[in-house]
Amino acid sequence: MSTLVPPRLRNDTFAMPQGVEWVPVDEALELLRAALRPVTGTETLPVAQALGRVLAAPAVARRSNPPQPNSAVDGYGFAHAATGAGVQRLPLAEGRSAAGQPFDGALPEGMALRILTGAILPEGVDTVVLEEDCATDGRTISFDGPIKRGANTRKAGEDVAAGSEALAAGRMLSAADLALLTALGVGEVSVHRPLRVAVLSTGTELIADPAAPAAPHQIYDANRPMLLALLAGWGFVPVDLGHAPDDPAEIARRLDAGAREADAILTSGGASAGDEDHVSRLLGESGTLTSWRIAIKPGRPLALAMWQGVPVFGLPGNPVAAFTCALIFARPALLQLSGAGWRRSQGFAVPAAFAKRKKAGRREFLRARLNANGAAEVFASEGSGRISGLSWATGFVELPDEACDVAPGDPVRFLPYGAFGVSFGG
Ligand SMILES: Nc1nc2c(c(=O)[nH]1)N[C@H]1C(S)=C(S)[C@@H](COP(=O)(O)OP(=O)(O)OC[C@H]3O[C@@H](n4cnc5c(N)ncnc54)[C@H](O)[C@@H]3O)O[C@H]1N2
Ligand code: MOO
Repeated sequence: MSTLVPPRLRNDTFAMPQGVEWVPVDEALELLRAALRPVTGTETLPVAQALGRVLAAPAVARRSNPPQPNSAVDGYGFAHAATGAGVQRLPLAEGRSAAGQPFDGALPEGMALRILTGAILPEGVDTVVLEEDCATDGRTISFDGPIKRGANTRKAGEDVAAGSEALAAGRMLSAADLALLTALGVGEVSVHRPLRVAVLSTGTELIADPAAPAAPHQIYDANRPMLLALLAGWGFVPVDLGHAPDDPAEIARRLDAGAREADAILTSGGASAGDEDHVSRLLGESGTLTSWRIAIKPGRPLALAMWQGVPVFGLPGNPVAAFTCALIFARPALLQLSGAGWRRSQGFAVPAAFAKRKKAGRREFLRARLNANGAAEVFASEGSGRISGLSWATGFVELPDEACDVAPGDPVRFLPYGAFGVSFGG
């Protein structure tokens, strides 16, 4: 990880509207982290069916990897003690040691044995010479010494020793993890049941079917397929609550259904404080709302609440803000609920391919991608209704809360979508 050198900070006064308490991003994340605990039960699954699941208990190696000392190459094995400097000539023993076909017996000192990659080192063999470095007439081998003791061999358990913890609880199993556990003789794992997360879009203007005709005042519900897809990609079970008009009774009914069917709920729209912003009002009246005006761009209205004991993330309606808040706030919180533990997305410093004068007060996430030189270019517009910018980008440039001036070539922090577990695209 490179340490980020912040862009040139300026000493501006706070540029946010006054009369409102703006919660800094890091503070909001800390509050979430402190408030949420894992909520899912556990089950036992065969390792081959556990991709993407979260370990509920550490996975302990039943067997060492490698289980026995073996050869790393195709060549000839011998006892190092019988060799020295200069040309070495050793008589070849009868037989060989191959993977799955071990040599039966001990090799006498001063002799060599044909040995293949992955084969167990028989008693009397501690060193292997690569076949390309040998000459042989079929009865002897010769090679240039000296050879390092233990050359081209692997020790038993040099990767993982039997009885040791291979993977910690909270690990979200990857394809590589399935290989590791299988190699270690672990056939079953105790995993958390996947978190169920419901998604509700709100807004009287919304219609669901993009193939249906839309009146001028109507908007296709873009947030719902986006959020459902993000959740599926994060290994959660998405629960579709459809879309509701700006009608508090209807929104309440859908939230009730969400609380019955899911462990957490994401809503979009109505998070702000306008006449039709019912989600935040409803959560304030009937739930326990911690409504936050977060010092973030895009996405400052984010309503966080409990509805019948179930956490609700009231995301802003603008699709870019909903996407950004889902990645920055909802994902780590949902991972915490799922037993995977809190995650901070790892970014790295790259040169900026843009110039920007940023005001103080809000952390900014600019839609960005790396150009051919590895520098971050940003989308032409910062408008949070500009969904095409989300598709154009492959990540974000994160600018600090403070005012700063970014000039081309300055280091900026790039967070690829992959750092938020978002795959596909490109
Ligand atoms: N006086 C203020 N007005 C606004 C503020 C503010 O702080 N003070 N914040 C602005 C910001 S920032 C955002 S973001 C929006 C978010 O407001 P809401 O969460 O209440 O969202 P809506 O008003 O319902 O919708 C905003 C916008 O997004 C469109 N939308 C909503 N849902 C969807 C969907 N599922 N698919 C596609 N598009 C959707 C909606 O039609 C609106 O155009 O508030 C600002 N106002
Ligand atoms: O969250 Mo709003 O979309 O920042 O502009």
